[in-house]
Amino acid sequence: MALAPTTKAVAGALPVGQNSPQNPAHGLYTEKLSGTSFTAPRHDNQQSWLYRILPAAAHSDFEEIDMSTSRTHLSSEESRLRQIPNQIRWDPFDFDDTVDWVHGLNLVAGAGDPVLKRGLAIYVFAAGKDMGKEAFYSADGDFLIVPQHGVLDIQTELGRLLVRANEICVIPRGIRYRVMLPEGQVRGYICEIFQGHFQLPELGPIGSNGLANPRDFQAPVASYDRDETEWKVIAKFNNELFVATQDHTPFDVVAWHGNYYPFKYDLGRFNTLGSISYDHPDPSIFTVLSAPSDTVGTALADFVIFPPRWLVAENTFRPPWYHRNNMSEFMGLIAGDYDAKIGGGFRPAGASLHNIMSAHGPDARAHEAASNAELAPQKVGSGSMAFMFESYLMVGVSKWGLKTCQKVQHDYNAESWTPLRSRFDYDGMPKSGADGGFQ
Ligand SMILES: O=C(O)Cc1cc(O)ccc1O
Ligand SMILES: [Fe+2]
Repeated sequence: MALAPTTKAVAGALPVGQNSPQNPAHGLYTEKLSGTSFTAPRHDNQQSWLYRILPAAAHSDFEEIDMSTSRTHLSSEESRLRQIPNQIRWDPFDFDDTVDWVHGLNLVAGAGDPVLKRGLAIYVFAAGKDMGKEAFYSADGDFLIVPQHGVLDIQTELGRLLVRANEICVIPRGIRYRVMLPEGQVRGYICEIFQGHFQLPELGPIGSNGLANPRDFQAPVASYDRDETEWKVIAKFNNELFVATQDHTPFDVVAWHGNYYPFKYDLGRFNTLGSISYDHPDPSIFTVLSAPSDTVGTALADFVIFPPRWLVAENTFRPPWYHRNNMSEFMGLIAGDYDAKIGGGFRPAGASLHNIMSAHGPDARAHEAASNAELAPQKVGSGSMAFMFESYLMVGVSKWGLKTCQKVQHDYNAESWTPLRSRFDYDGMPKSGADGGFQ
């Protein structure tokens, strides 16, 4: 995000005209949090300056948490990835009231390696317990969190964010936070990127406004606690979990400024654009945030939404076309229906994966309906919100995602596309034919 907030919970806590005075006001410590290399180009450079009661370094050594007893399927056998070309769809994932945020992360798909800062991971989360006196951070990447159900009260080092279904938030690499569940059980999806950061897509000929507008992103304001009791810090470090203790709260930042911070966005604020003449446009016009790869115009991860919208295109098959994509497409549904799938199998809290070059498109029923629809202006998706994590990487599916979760629909293709019948009008045509143009 381009914004660079300045925020202080106490007057005078932010130094004026410099970042690191010899003795910061009120006896605070100065700490710099870098989101990019020191030498990243100016327009990419992300960092924040924190003024806190004690530096983040003041903790015991980290000890590895034994993952075999953990339900966090990150690096266990459950997280082994398999790349397969089948179209995959999942029934709604279960709630789990027995775990907190950290233990409710289930790796479902991914590619790459946090060690090399390459790739991404897709999780579904389900939790029903508040985190205790502990803060979690991922050294592996940035979390884009998409709640499908419930309310996340997220206390971060830089302040609090209340995030509900139909809102999203991004917690960048390294930022420590704790998730409380004021309304009980929560469920949703996460895309973690091991390289770079999410940013707003370029608007090109769209002009200076549209899609997600910068003013609608919200950053936390500084807030600190006074607490000198024992706290834990849990680190996700190369997909293993480590824990350290400290004798004071990690939430002690009294003031901060910079452009590296967690933020939230209400998907209802999205300014959805579309065709007002003919044909179905590429879904890139629905991109909320994009994490670039090293190739210009090619995303490590695009976060794309399908909000309620008007379809008015004339003489057009209005749902998505049948297609095979150079990119992989992981989709989820926050609420309602998705217009390309009316067979009933794509349900809120479920998911689908159409990997690189895996053919997909409207199911047979959606094709039938759209081919015969009267093309009056039509509002689709009222009360609904589907989304897609689209990546240039071939994502693998974890063992948990393929087997253990027991949500894979084994009849997905059989219900969606194999029922399609040939509609080719053979009558009066030769049995086979070729364009004779080049003979
Ligand atoms: O496959 C999908 O349902 C996602 C999608 C939607 C769309 O409008 C165009 C292309 C696309 O991949
Ligand atoms: Fe697609």
